[in-house]
Amino acid sequence: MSSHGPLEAIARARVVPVVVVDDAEQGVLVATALRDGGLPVAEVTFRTAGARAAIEAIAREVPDVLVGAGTVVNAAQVDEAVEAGARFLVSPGLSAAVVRRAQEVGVPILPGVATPSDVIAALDLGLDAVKLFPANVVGGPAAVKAFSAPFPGLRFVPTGGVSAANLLDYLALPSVLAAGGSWMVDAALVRAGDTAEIARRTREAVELAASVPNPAEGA
Ligand SMILES: O=C(O)C(=O)C[C@H](O)[C@H](O)COP(=O)(O)O
Repeated sequence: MSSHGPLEAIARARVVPVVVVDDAEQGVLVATALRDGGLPVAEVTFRTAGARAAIEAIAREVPDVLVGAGTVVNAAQVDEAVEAGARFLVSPGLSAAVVRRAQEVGVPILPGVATPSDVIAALDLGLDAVKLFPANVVGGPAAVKAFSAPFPGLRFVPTGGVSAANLLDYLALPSVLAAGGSWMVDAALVRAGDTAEIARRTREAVELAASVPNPAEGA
């Protein structure tokens, strides 16, 4: 059960900031701003050469932030991310090899689904939560509703095109565990080191999320 801890923390947080950073220093800066904004979660995407170092640095220097790895697309990256200290994994798509490796090492994974067939494959792998990606392209909140009908009990983390403007449309849906996105950690803000604006957008997201009931908090 302990491997489910991170997903429960994500369910409580309701928002998964998708972070693209070039190095450890940027990672620590962003993770600190997210925490200061009230959202102690960071999905660091494995898209940059510095991602691994950033995850290591966040795990070491900002330990109250739940750090995970995003854009994990092969089994070797599962190992690399977990060795670096990632406590959850996210992928844009569904690879059985990636999911199985994550299950072997006992770290929760949110693979991306975009079709009902992907969902069936995810259920076959024993998953009860998936990322819906790219959420805005596959139909937005209406797609989450449509996907939920044949798959009751499955929880979704819609990601792709989520922003402060549509966050609540997703979070209001009972099957939505959390929503993911990069809007509060926009690349230009990261490059500029604008931690005040990152924290401001983070607080705004946290306040929005708090305005709708959270199924993870019961009642
Ligand atoms: O590759 C992955 O594993 C990803 O996580 C993709 C990201 O979730 C999206 O790129 C975030 O989408 P935006 O919030 O629209 O920027």
